Amino acid sequence: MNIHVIGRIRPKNRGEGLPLQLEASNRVAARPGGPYYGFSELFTQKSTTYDVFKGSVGAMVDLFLGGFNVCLLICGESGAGKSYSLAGDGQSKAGLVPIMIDHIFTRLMKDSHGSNKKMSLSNPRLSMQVVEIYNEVIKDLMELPGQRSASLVLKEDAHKGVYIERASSAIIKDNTQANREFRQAWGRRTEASSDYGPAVHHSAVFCQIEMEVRIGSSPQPFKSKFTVVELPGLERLVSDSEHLSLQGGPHLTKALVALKQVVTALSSNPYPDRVIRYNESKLTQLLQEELGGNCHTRALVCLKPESDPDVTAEVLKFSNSLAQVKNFPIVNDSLAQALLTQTRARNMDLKAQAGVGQTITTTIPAVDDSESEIRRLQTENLVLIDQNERLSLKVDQLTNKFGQVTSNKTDLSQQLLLSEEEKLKVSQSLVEMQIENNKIKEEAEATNFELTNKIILLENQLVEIHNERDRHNRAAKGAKERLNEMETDRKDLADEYVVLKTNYLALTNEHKKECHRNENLAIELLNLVNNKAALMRQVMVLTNGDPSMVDDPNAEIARVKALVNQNSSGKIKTDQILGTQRDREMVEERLFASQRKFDSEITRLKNEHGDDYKKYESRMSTLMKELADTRTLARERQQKISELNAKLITLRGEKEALETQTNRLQHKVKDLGEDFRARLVKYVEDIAEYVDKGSGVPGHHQEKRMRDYVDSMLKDIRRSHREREDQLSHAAQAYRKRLQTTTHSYEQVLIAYRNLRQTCEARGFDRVDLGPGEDELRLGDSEVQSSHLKELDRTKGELGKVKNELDAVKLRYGLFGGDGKENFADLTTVSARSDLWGALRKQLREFTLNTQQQLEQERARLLSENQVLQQQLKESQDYIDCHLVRYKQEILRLRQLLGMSEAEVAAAHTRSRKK
Ligand SMILES: Nc1ncnc2c1ncn2[C@@H]1O[C@H](COP(=O)(O)OP(=O)(O)OP(=O)(O)O)[C@@H](O)[C@H]1O
Repeated sequence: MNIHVIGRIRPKNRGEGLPLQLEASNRVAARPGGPYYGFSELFTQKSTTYDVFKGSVGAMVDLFLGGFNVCLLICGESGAGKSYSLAGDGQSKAGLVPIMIDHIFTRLMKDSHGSNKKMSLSNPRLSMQVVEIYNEVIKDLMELPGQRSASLVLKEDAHKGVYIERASSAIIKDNTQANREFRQAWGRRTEASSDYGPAVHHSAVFCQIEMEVRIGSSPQPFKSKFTVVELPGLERLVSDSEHLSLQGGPHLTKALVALKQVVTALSSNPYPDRVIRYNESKLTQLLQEELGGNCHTRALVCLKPESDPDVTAEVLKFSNSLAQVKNFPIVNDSLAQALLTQTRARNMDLKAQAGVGQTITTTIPAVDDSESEIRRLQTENLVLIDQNERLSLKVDQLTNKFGQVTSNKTDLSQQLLLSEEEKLKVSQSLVEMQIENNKIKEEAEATNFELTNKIILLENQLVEIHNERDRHNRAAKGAKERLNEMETDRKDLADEYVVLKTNYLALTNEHKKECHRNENLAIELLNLVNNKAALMRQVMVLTNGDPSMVDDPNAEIARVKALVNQNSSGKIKTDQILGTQRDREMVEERLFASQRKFDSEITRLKNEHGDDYKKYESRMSTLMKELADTRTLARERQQKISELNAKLITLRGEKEALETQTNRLQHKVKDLGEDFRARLVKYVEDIAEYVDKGSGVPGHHQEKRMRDYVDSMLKDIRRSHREREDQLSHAAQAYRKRLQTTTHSYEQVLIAYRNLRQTCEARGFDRVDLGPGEDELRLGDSEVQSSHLKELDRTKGELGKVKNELDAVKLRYGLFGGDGKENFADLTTVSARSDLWGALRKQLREFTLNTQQQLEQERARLLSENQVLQQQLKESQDYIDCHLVRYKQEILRLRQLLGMSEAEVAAAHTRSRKK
């Protein structure tokens, strides 16, 4: 690994010389046009020491704590700021060493308490050593001046390598102590001046912090060193080596010259098998590990912003050489330390065998001037030369071996270094990852906790949902069963509904018919009761409102109205038909008012027109005569009616006689049938007897005669039977026709009788006996009548009764007069009332007539249908009888063909007849 070279340009002072030539990519030249030399990093005037530490030196602290040897070489010409960068400027501006010390202890504190146990630093042990090398004299800056008389010497040890014997080493426990120690040591630098300038320009300060620490769980401690060296001013490098060695004596510039040689040798040979002569000066001997050895070295080259270009060029050249020096740093764990110790031990042994190494000792052997000694020495020298040659051979062999070991070691160290760097990076990233991991773990645990709670909550909800679902399932099952039952019920109900609907439709039709009929009858009834009420009111008027004579017409109307409303469900507007009580009262009021008005008018007229009285009287007599004629006519008509009644009665008698005759004929037919059957049986028995007994003349001829006889006999019977049936049939038909004709005549007579009665009534023959009522003459029907029809009949009956009462009242009050002449004073009143009664009667008659005609027509239609049906029945009967006979004959023929004897045939025939 090459040495990293960092450049730092201090702020400018006045009148220093030519300015530095800067270029991009951290390239600097002493003169315009170059040559340019590059730095891995370049800090300009504005950069502070802390910037330098942070940007470049800080990483070295990590390597040091990781077990690497690290070294910071601070070089440059005098006055370029080396001391400033290393130690700072008094109290205000800290140098790199104090900053570094603070960071080391901060990191130690942090890592010892860190969570990453694998990389934790435990039991750190630090010590610090500060020495100055001036004029090849090592001065211990940790000691107070005057304490030590002799200068320090360098020693080499297999464990320590090259070290300063008896140099003070302060154990440092914290950064405060370390900084204090460092400041005190720094203050003990040699400040003397000589002809060649201040001592600080030629001296080198060597500050080293050693550390033993356990990293992670390693059993042996790691050992590492942090070395900061301020090199002498490089401005002397402008002179060549010989000229330099002449300046200020042999030792003043020895360190600088040796340093340049070592750096030049190292930069020209990067291979691990190189052999470099470090023992030319104490500084280079001390820097064996730092330059080309086991150390992670960086160089901070301090530059003046303006300086002598030659000096600057030499400084840049030196820094460029440094940048080409290759080191082989390894982690100084116990194994590496052991390996190094072993290598050093062998090396020392070889050196001892080769007789080299005297330069390390501080003492120089004394030379005697005696000649004997010279000869002895020459002899020894020859021996030594011989030994030297042999040893040289051995050294060559060992050198080769050492080269191999070194190369192996270098490779191993390089790999170890790389792996350690990677390990550190990995550890660092691991730490960061661990931190992140911890954060993630915490978040995950928090999330996990929340999720667990949520899961528990959801599980509880799930259990509740399951329970709910089971409950719903059970409810659904129950509902399903209920639904099935309801479906069955529904089907049953649907069937029942269909049946009921059918029945309902049939009943609705019936009901409609009945309602229609009911409505008609109700209307008739209302009309009748209206008429009846009017009649009753007239009766009341005539009886002067005697309640014993007649009932209250309004109550009657109300009763019938209630009945009609009850039976017609309010469909019939009774008020429209009957009129309200008020209407009736108004009509009555109007009528009777006009009647009274007429009466008064008549009286007035009578008074006024007394002369016209006679004329009216004559007219009256004429009218009375006409009345007598009319009555005569009525009598004649009544006689006619009587005749018709007699005829009707006669017809009835005829009808009854015909019925009796029919019954008689039927009995006769029955008797004849019995007779015929008896005769037939007798014939058959005779035949059978004849056949069984035989005639004494056996033979085929006799049998044939017998058969002919029987056939002829049967034919006769059948013929006579048929003739008789025809006779009976014709007689029945004739009877029916006659009956029909009679019925028609009866109906016509009945209708004519009714018309005649009504005509008589219309003409006012009230006092004439019109004979028996129509109902008395009507044939009684026993069919079931509805309540309305019954009510209609009852109303008719009551109407008749009222009529009779009215007649009775009229008779009582002499309206008809005993001799048929009414009182003249009451004539006008009577005629007016009779007109009123006539109108009422006419209405009643028309209604009755219409209804009667309808009923008569219905009756006639039914009778004609009945007749047609009877005719069809008879024809069917004839047809059946005809075919029955034919079938019987056929049966007999078939039995004969089957060979049954006549007796068997007759017996079978008899059996079948009996059945
Ligand atoms: N970065 C800087 N910022 C401000 N001042 C600086 C900076 N570097 C150096 N100086 C100043 O420049 C002067 C010389 O610096 P310094 O003494 O550190 O140089 P040097 O290289 O150590 O010289 P010498 O070898 O003589 O010690 C000092 O006064 C110092 O304060």
